[in-house]
Amino acid sequence: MRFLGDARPAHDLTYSDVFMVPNRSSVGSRLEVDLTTPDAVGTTIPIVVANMTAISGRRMAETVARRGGLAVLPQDIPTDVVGEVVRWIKARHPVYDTPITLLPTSTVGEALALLTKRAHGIVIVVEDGAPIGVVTDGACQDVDRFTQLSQVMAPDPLTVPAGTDLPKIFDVLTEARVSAAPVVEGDRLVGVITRKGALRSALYQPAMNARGELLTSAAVGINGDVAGKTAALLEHGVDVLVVDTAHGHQEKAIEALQAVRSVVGSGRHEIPVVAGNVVTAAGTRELIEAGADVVKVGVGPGAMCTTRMMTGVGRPQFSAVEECADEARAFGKHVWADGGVRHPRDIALALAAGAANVMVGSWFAGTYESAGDIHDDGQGRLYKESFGMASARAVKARTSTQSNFERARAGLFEEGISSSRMYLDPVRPGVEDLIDGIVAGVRSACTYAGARTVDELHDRAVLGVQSAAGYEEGRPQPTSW
Ligand SMILES: NC(=O)C1=CN([C@@H]2O[C@H](COP(=O)(O)OP(=O)(O)OC[C@H]3O[C@@H](n4cnc5c(N)ncnc54)[C@H](OP(=O)(O)O)[C@@H]3O)[C@@H](O)[C@H]2O)C=CC1
Ligand SMILES: Nc1nc2c(ncn2[C@@H]2O[C@H](COP(=O)(O)O)[C@@H](O)[C@H]2O)c(=O)[nH]1
Ligand SMILES: [K+]
Repeated sequence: MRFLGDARPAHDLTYSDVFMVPNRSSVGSRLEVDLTTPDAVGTTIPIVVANMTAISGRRMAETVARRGGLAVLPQDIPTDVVGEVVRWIKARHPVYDTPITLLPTSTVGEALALLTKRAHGIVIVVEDGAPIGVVTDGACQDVDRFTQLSQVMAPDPLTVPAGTDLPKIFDVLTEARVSAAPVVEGDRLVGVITRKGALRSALYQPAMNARGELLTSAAVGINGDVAGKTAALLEHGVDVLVVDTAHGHQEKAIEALQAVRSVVGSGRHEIPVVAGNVVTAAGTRELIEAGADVVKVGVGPGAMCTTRMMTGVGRPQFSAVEECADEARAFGKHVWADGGVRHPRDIALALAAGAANVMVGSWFAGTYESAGDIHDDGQGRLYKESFGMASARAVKARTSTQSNFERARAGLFEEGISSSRMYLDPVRPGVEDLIDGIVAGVRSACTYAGARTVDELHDRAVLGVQSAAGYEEGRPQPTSW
């Protein structure tokens, strides 16, 4: 990338400070763009869900991997539970969504509690493994919550045989005027597919490992038995390891990374090791020398993060990514841009700065698939509670084996928000809706830049620096002035 007129500003920049100008382009369609990430972790779109307890769990991981991204399971989840979740994700179908199933004798109350766990909007009523009915939210309104599903289900639902061609599924569902249908092998239920799901599966490639399983990742902290935890995660089949701490450029973090590398194997890069967080070339270099395949960049940009206000430490994210990516690429390695992403443009700009992948946390908190429970704000708006991983709330959970005194003391060093409301967008309530917007934006940015790949976007991008008024001009105007 270069700056317009080669006028590199003297001060550091973040995403809102910069814009990209169009280049002469030979890329005739946004569908010609391949967003497979150059970091070789196996992602086919540049989206990694941040390892945050309120956000990244099994449903998020399954859904995002099916569309080509990756979710990192947080370090606070007990290792045996991570193992169980990883096995569950790997047993998911790479095309069909996991159905919500209940019995004919289950209640409307149970169905309503489960419907918001997933975006596809139906509960499938099963008997002996076969779908015998479908229940929607509409069918559950104005009936007693104890009503049995056999009373409200639409019986003998339209089913789709597994393996049916995706455009055919789209047409069949459209003609039947249903948005989702059970997928069957013989009469056995194997999944659920929506019209949008059929479209998406034709557009996205799932992120998978060499065994054809959906890709998984888990974080390791820098305290405790790092080598033992790493060995256990590998045993459980985790595909990508993330060494996670606030200050990655500290000796303890480097030692932890070395321990992880020695367990994984010095020449073994098919299990990528990601480590962070840093914001300087020196930090990037030391983590690469200690065994990182990918360095995670970002101190303080996160939406739940109070580090910059507490300490004055951090660095505007665009410049941090640019400097660290330059350094990593000099070693044939890559960086992930971590935190502060609020619009598709931020992801396009992170890639232009040289990131191979972009981590998203809080933006995905307000979706059906995030790990938190859903709440109604009393005015009909749905939200989820999110919190930072260095908040007193997260620290309390992470230190549960320590004494009350130690836990209380650790809580005094919080650098994150313990409670925030992340509203679901009624028009885009599922994480796949957000991914659609991101991928559309980034593919389009590539065609403006004349790039067919993520690396070409970085090579060809020409950036300028804008005023706050320049940024404001770019925002849409939903009502009149
Ligand atoms: N990207 C970012 O800007 C940030 C991200 N986070 C996220 O929060 C989670 C918790 O991270 P973390 O706080 O590292 O917790 P951890 O408890 O996992 O580990 C931090 C270790 O490093 C030591 N340490 C030394 N200096 C610092 C420092 N300035 N900040 C934090 N720890 C320090 C701590 O010791 P002691 O406690 O005795 O000082 C502790 O042993 C992670 O998921 C991390 O990614 C947290 C802050 C910033
Ligand atoms: N300083 C803190 N940083 C945090 C905390 N929890 C998470 N994080 C970082 O934010 C990103 C995600 O950023 P977002 O803007 O997409 O939400 C995450 O990967 C961490 O690096 C925290 O409590 N304090
Ligand atoms: K922040």
